[in-house]
Order: sequence, then C-alpha cells, then structure tokens
Amino acid sequence: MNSAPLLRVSGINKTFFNRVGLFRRKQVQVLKDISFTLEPGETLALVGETGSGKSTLAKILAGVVPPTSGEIEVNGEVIAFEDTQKRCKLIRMIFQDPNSSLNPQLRVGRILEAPLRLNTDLSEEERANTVIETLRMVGMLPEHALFYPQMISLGQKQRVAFARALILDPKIIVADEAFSMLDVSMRSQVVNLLLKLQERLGLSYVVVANDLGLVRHISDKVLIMHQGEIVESGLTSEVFSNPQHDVTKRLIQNHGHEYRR
Ligand SMILES: Nc1ncnc2c1ncn2[C@@H]1O[C@H](COP(=O)(O)OP(=O)(O)OP(=O)(O)O)[C@@H](O)[C@H]1O
Repeated sequence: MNSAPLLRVSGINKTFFNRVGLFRRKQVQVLKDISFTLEPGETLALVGETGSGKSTLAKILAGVVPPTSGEIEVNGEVIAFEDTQKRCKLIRMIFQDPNSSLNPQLRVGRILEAPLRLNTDLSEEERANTVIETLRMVGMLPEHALFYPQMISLGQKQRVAFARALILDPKIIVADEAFSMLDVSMRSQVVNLLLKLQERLGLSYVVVANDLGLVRHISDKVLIMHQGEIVESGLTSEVFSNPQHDVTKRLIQNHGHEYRR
C-alpha cells in the first residue's frame, strides 16, 4: 500500500538574481525552506502579505518556475521541473486573469483540445468528445467550443480556464487568485463549481487568495507566509480562531472582525 501523501513539498528554496546596474546582480531569496503535504480531496490556502512568495510557490508547484532547491513528490514519486509530461497530468494551474491566459485567436474548443493533442494519444473524435464532456462539467454548452474567448463573459472564461486545467484529469489544481477578478455573484458560482467538482472527482486544490472570507469558506488547511517563510500552518478553522503568529493576527485583524469568535 502506498502511504505517501498525494503531494509532498520538501525544502523548497527560490532565489532570484535581479540585475542591478549593468554588470551587477543582486540575489533575492523569495522562498525559504518551504515544506508541506496535501492529501486527496483537500484544499490548502496560501495566505500572506504582498510579496510574501505565494505566487512564486504556486508557480513552482505548477512547473512554471523552477525551484532553486527542494523537491516535489506526487504519490511518492519525485516530479522534476523538466518533467512536463508527467507533471501536467498530475498538477495544473489556473491563473488570475482569463483575459490574458486564454489565447484570443483560438476558439474555446481548440484551447481545450491543445493539452490533449500534446499529452495524450486520443484520436480526433475522442478529443472532441472529451472537450464537450469537460465543457459540460464546468457548466458550459457544447456550442461554446465554437466561441472565441472575447465572445463569452469573464466568468465563462474562468470556467474555460478551469476546463483546460481539468481536461487531463489531474489530481491537483493550483489556483493563483483565480477568483479575484470576478464580481461577487460570478465568484460564488465559480467557487461552488470548484467545490462540487472537488467532491465529485476527489480533486485537491492549492489556492492563493487574499480574501480571507473565501479562504475560510473553501480551505481545509492554510499556510501563512511572510517574507518567503511559512510562519504558521494548520487547519484553517484552528488557525483562524486561534492565531499564534503576529503576522497571522495582523492579517486577520486587517481583514475585519468577522473571523474572530
Ligand atoms: N521573476 C522574478 N524575478 C525577480 N523577483 C521576483 C520575480 N517574481 C517574483 N519576484 C519577487 O519575489 C517576491 C515574492 O513575489 P510573489 O509574487 O511570489 O509574492 P506574492 O505573495 O504572491 O505577492 P502578491 O500577493 O502581491 O501577488 C517579491 O519580492 C517579488 O518582487
């Protein structure tokens, strides 16, 4: 029996080398020794002030940015940064702005078909069926496959982005501020969709969110980040009702009184 967690992140460090002047580079360590685990069906929220490293960590998990050191394992198997084929069937990412993450020149069907063409041996007909099935899963119609992104609403675009993330049947979806551009009603529809599909498919989510109300609503566990380090972590309900670190207390305080019991 495989007793490894679904996702194990061990000792991730990330240093950027920023150019200062013509010849000099300055090292900036933006992630320091990040480790955590995630189980199937769980949602983990990454919370912290601006610049604390949340997006960088999300991008490292999704293979958009390489770590300087550290390891990511899925079901006990190490996923190297270069191993795009393996990773994209296990971990997929949804970005903040569907306006820039969806190619405006491609029809929705083509956008969704691309990962299937690149990563599977499915026939054209099987790919078309999978596209339609996945559109339905995110509450859209088969006809939407013929639309260009600019012909649909922002909420529908984010559903398409979600469908593209889902189409290879991954285990983990990383969402970086994926709801922040949506208005309140669209946001609650997309969030409910995510929760429904999590229940149905047993998906795990890693979400970067500044809205602590949303974090409390959707996440099981939380990592509080500050200057590239995890300063507090645990079950969301416990961390929010009994915050230990000053940074956590400050974040909760700044977000209003509704989280205090
Ligand atoms: N490509 C890059 N090159 C150099 N520095 C970078 C790069 N990407 C991020 N950084 C720096 O890394 C630090 C962490 O940034 P990151 O975007 O991960 O933080 P964040 O917690 O997601 O912030 P926000 O909530 O504002 O999105 C910041 O100081 C940022 O300037």
